[in-house]
Amino acid sequence: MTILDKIVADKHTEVELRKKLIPIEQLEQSVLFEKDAISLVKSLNSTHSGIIAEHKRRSPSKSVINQNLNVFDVAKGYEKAGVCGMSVLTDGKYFGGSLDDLLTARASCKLPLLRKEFIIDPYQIIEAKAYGADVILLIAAILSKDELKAYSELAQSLELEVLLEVHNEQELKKSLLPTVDMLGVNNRNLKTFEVSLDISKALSQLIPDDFVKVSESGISSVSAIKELQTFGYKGFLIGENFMKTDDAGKSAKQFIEELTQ
Ligand SMILES: O=C(O)c1ccccc1NCC(=O)[C@H](O)[C@H](O)COP(=O)(O)O
Repeated sequence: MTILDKIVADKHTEVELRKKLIPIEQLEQSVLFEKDAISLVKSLNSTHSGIIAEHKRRSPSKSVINQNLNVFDVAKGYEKAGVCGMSVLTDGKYFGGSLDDLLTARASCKLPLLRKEFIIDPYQIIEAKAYGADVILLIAAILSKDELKAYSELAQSLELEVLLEVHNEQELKKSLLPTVDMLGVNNRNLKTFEVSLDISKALSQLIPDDFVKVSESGISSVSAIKELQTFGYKGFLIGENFMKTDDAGKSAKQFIEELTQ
């Protein structure tokens, strides 16, 4: 059993419990259902940094990254730094995140917010909306083509943008759907944790121009971004590189200054 299999198995148990605790009808009462959507696609298309900065306390590959930062301050810092959007990990067991983190980030900034989660049930998409997300992540490695289609359609009906994550050509083939806004290439193999930016470079030519291209994971230098830009990438999802410092916002600011000078 890979780590991804374990995460997905645990997620099924967790979601069944959540459904009993907070029924969908109750989620739909959230005032955040009325909030205007903030578009990550527009932000990536109109600004230079392209950075989607992540709040990530720990991970299966790195164990503890940073447990000391406060998500309210991190979100404010990222906004001040000029990032295009913020990714908030909401998985508790493997990443130390929560839906409360998403809510806190929402209260702290006006950035487009991505709910970074292992979505395996439509319930979690409604949850994302209720807790203030603007974008959801769908992972091709854990969903069938029919699920990708149905989940991205549901997201669109809720005015949530969809970032669909792939890691190889086979996953990409089933992901080219009209209801998908952004295609993310994860440089990390979620089964082995091996990281290589060559994955983004190799898959870039297979992604049609109608999708905003996002490169995810293992990015830690401005030179890597400049190279990925030549392959058509507009978005760059960065977690550990900022979160491992004492001040994630300051670290993002210095990074963006170097990128845009
Ligand atoms: O980060 C992990 O170890 C991981 C393991 C298994 C499934 C997902 C995982 N990470 C989720 C992500 O996609 C990253 O948090 C994100 O792309 C940022 O990556 P990084 O900049 O390398 O922290």
